[in-house]
Amino acid sequence: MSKDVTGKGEAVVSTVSAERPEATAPVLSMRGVSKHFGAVAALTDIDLDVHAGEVVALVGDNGAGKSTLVKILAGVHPQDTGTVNFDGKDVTIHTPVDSIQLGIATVFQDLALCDNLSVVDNLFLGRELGPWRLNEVEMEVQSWKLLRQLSAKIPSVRIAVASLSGGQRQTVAIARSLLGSPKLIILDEPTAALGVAQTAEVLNLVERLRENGLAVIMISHNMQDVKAVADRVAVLRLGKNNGTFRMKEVSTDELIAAITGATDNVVTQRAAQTGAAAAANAAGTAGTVGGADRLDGPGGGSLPPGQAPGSPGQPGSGPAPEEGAAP
Ligand SMILES: Nc1ncnc2c1ncn2[C@@H]1O[C@H](COP(=O)(O)OP(=O)(O)OP(=O)(O)O)[C@@H](O)[C@H]1O
Repeated sequence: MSKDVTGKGEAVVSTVSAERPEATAPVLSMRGVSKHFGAVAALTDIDLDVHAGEVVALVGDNGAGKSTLVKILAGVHPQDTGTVNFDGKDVTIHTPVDSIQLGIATVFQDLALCDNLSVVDNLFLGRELGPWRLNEVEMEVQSWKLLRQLSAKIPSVRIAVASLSGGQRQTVAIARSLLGSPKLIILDEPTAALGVAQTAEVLNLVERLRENGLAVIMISHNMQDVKAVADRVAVLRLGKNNGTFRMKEVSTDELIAAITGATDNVVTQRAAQTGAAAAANAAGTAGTVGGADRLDGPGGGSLPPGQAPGSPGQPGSGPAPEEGAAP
């Protein structure tokens, strides 16, 4: 059993199975979706399912097609071919308004907040309450209700958004999108450029969205964040599906291999170098390699912790583990 956030900031009981959301019909089901920009095939034949009460991480190298996929769902770009089924119906999303009316909320990286306005003004911007004049009291009450449901740590709903931390700003943007009572929320790199504590705050918030019975798509380049909150991870590579994995059943190395398209990639190469250096140290000789870069290994390295390589995949020998896909 789980709660649902309504447009009025109220909690209602829903019947989503938190243990196994995949047992229910997907909220979103994309089949064979393709998109070209001139000669560039941004997406080719993409399938994606997302269920209520499930967090699906969408990962892939730069240019893999993640933003294009999200923009199709957000009504920014029309797909060329393929079908989108939402909440049991085949739908065509022509515009951002179509997307919002269907129940899809997208929080883009820029957050689209007005820095000079207060939290409550940002939350209700464009949908202010009160038929004749603003019902400030009711808007404030509903803002607190909503933020409390998300366990958000916002000091006051009357302070300007400019004075909030990055994590708090992300929280306000997500809370605002919930006022439309969406069924699916898409978060575009919600932890990018956040510090450790703020990242933890936002990841807690993502878990709260899942508890509230929402379907969540989270784009991320950070494997630690993905491992921390995702139930499944869908990998895109060069605009194509390159595996869907249950988080519990996939290692970071397998994910990196699916993202880069090679088991012999820059991450594994550095891990091997680090191992050689450690062995040399153990043998009493001075190693020349500075630190470990294994994403799931000990020590630090030149990549930020848990960060997937942002560069295009290395040419490699092994096949991507598409067969291991477990939708
Ligand atoms: N409006 C556009 N016009 C032309 N080409 C585009 C457009 N948008 C995206 N592309 C191309 O489509 C491909 C997929 O881009 P997309 O931005 O979806 O990738 P991404 O996975 O989101 O990358 P990143 O992680 O860098 O944001 C790229 O080759 C990109 O250059």
